[in-house]
Amino acid sequence: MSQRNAYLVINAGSSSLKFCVFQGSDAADLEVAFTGQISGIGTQQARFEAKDAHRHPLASVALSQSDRAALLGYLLDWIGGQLNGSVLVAAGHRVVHGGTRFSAPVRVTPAVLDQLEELIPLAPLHEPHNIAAIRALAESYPQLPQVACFDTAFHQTQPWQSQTFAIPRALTAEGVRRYGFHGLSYEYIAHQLPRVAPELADARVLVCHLGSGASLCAMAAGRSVDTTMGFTALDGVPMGTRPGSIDPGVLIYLMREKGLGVDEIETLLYHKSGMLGVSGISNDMRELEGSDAPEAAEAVELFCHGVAKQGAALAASMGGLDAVVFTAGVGENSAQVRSRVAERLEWLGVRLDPAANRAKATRISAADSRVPVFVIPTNEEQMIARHTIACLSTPSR
Ligand SMILES: Nc1ncnc2c1ncn2[C@@H]1O[C@H](COP(=O)(O)OP(=O)(O)O)[C@@H](O)[C@H]1O
Ligand SMILES: CC(=O)OP(=O)(O)O
Ligand SMILES: [Mg+2]
Repeated sequence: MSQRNAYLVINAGSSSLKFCVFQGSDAADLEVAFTGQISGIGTQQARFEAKDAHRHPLASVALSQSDRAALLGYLLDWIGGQLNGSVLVAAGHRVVHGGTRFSAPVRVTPAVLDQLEELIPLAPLHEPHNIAAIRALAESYPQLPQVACFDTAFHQTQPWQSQTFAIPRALTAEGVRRYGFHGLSYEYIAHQLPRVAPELADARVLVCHLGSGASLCAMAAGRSVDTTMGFTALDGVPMGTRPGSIDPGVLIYLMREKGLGVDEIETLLYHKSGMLGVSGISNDMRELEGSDAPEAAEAVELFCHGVAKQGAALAASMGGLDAVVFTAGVGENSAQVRSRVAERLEWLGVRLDPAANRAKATRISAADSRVPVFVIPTNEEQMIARHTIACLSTPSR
């Protein structure tokens, strides 16, 4: 009997650690073996949940550890115990920032890890956790090949106008430019959309990745033309705890007039703003939608306003709009957000079918909508698994 190879994918976020184990012999026959996440990291309510390939629960436990290293250790031990005779042959990681150096997936070496460490200031909410997961795995499995897959890579195809800030050229040359994120998610959508709607393979598509972190991508013929996030994952639309675009003058004001230091500004922008800051209640869209507080309603309103406004700007970047795709936690699950964004884009030819939208159909636009609208669940983990196998089978990488 031939040995079953297993590939571990880790998507380490700011407050969660998602993972998926795939089995198969190559990218074409990969199957999910089991999947899960630790959520609530950094709170007293960390929780571990895992499901098998049929989405039957394998584990659901509250964890007493709150320390990230301990949680990672727990996760790796649990995964090791579930492999059932299949052999872990590689691991792939989502790494949020690739900077100017990494424009494609790369096999992790000690030198690569050092270069990733240098990118921490550009993604303080994500990069340290991505690196910690790679290091922890290297300790448990010293011989295991690991591949870093970058959220920034998909946006390499953008024209220079989309990548450049209007600042002195010398700074741009140093790498102070727009990179864009959620690229693994957009790449997955670029693969899926032509399966759902083959006639849209060359279309100008606005993809709305609306999760805890949220961004939009202008995608023409499956390639990124523009996106709302920039140098860091702070720019663009309002998010769970991040403000999205903010007049930089506000930051000068806060530093000069209110005496805020760099660390306080960083905490304000990454952890205290967005839906949480506006509502004062939560960063979680489910909680905001379930709340009667006017502040919660205002937070959702600001979110939908920001998505529609910046979505329209991205239509200009593409020279028109042929389709819209909603994806990620909010985009896949909130009919209210989809409908409120679509209403504001009606002048661009977008009209939803309310029943299809409520039912979370794949195609949610009205029959007479000039612009078709889709809900396509994203799958960053599958993209990472495919990249990992491809990267390891390419000798030069
Ligand atoms: N049924 C739902 N209705 C509204 N929002 C939802 C629903 N399910 C999940 N979400 C929201 O999705 C967001 C998390 O999205 P996700 O893509 O998992 O984010 P991330 O990967 O950045 O942690 C949360 O704000 C959560 O409230
Ligand atoms: C880049 C980014 O914001 O990622 P996430 O949505 O996982 O926070
Ligand atoms: Mg995410």
